[in-house]
Amino acid sequence: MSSEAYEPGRIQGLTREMIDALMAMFEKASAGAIAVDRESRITWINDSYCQLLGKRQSDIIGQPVRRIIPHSRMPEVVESGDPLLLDIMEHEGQQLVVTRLPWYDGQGDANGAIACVLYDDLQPLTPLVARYRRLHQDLQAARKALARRLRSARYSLSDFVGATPQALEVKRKARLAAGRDMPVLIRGETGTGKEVLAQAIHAASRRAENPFVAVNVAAVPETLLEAEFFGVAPGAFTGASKYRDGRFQLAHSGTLFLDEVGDMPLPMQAKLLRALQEGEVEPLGSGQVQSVDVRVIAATSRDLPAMIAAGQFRSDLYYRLNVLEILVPPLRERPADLGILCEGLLAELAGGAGPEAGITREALELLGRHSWPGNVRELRNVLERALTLAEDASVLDVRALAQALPRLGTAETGRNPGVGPGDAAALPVRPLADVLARAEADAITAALDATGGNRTRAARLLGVSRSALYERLGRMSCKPDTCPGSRTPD
Ligand SMILES: Nc1ncnc2c1ncn2[C@@H]1O[C@H](COP(=O)(O)OP(=O)(O)OP(=O)(O)O)[C@@H](O)[C@H]1O
Repeated sequence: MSSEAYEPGRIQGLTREMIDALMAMFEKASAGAIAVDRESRITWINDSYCQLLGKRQSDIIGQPVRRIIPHSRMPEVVESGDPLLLDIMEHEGQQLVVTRLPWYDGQGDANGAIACVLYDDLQPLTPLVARYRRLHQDLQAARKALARRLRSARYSLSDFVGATPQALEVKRKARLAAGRDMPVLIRGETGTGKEVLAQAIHAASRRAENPFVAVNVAAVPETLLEAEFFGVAPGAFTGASKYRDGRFQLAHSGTLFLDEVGDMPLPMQAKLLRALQEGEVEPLGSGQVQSVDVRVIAATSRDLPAMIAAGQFRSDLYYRLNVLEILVPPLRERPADLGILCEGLLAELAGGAGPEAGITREALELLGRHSWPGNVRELRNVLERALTLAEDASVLDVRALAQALPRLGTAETGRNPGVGPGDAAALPVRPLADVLARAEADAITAALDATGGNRTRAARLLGVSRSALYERLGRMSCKPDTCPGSRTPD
């Protein structure tokens, strides 16, 4: 048989007898053979492959191939029209050596594909496979370790600091939520510790050993939300060459934390509701559903009932998410927690390296006069900044904190030294990148102050998208010099 006979459009070079002989050979010599149509549904499978899969032929015929063989790459072959001559495929812990060929119609279009398992026992390929297996095991172990690190909860309930009645009520509700496998909605302004609580609930729940996966809805561009949540099948869109799990699949058997759920566009809300109701998700472009067992904890800084009234949030989704509600009060409503919070945050900032700094009573009073639009996150940033400015002094005093507090929030103290226009001549020369980063941080701080910490409105005021604002906040939170709520005196 000449090699041209395989080229698309030259199918006429193959006779019916040749095809019959080829299939008979597959049937006899391989450990399994299978054929799919152009929709990648199984049209034929031989007995040995059925035995290998442990299924009956009647349960297999007509099914999408990935439903029966999850790692099959036959859909890729049908899609691309290119053969995959030799590959090792994982199936239920077994490694199979497979070959996959496209099947063309008379016009040269891929009409389906055939595949056969050349070896279901890798013995003949021992030296090569031993090396592959070792590398594969190392890779799996490294992936698992990384996934465990990325998907485990960092916080427990003791990390939510507060001793006021309001804080204790929050903890009581979180403990209640941990004991029941129900959806939870955490409401509160930005930086009040909603994610700390979500992680703590997961860590104290029966799912603690399983993944905790967080997704910030506001930070994902609208067009990517569905792929981010439900995953992507190869070929779903340009550039999607491999199967990718969504957050639902990654959180399987664990907890999915939906941060800023109020920022979810309406069409996506409908899809999320369906996933929660059915316990099933459909990766983009796959045409197949997958069962998922996920406990959802959602959080928002927005007024969802008002959004429902304005037609911006689905009431059915709200009731599904809000089986148990935890309202986290803003820091300004529990100023009595400032002392214990400063203590906890200063210990955390010391990071176990040396003794942690203290804070004077007057400095604490100064903090009590600030409005804290960024709540505990802002407090942490201010303390970190004050420590830097005080050159890691053992006690933070009024002077250190007055310098570290943002100008807008301490207007009533009148103590924070800012740089007025007349001071321009006194400004030291600094690298342009630093100056620009600080200007950006100041603009963001001002916008967050002006909107009481509402990031969506702040982004609008700044004329940037929400995801751009989140990206900048993420960058700034690593740099004390530019974190919102901090300012270096010049
Ligand atoms: N009660 C608290 N005790 C200790 N630390 C807290 C508390 N609340 C918040 N923090 C700290 O503040 C920072 C922000 O917390 P977190 O991310 O949980 O807030 P959030 O409410 O989820 O904010 P956002 O709505 O902006 O996502 C974290 O560094 C966290 O450790």
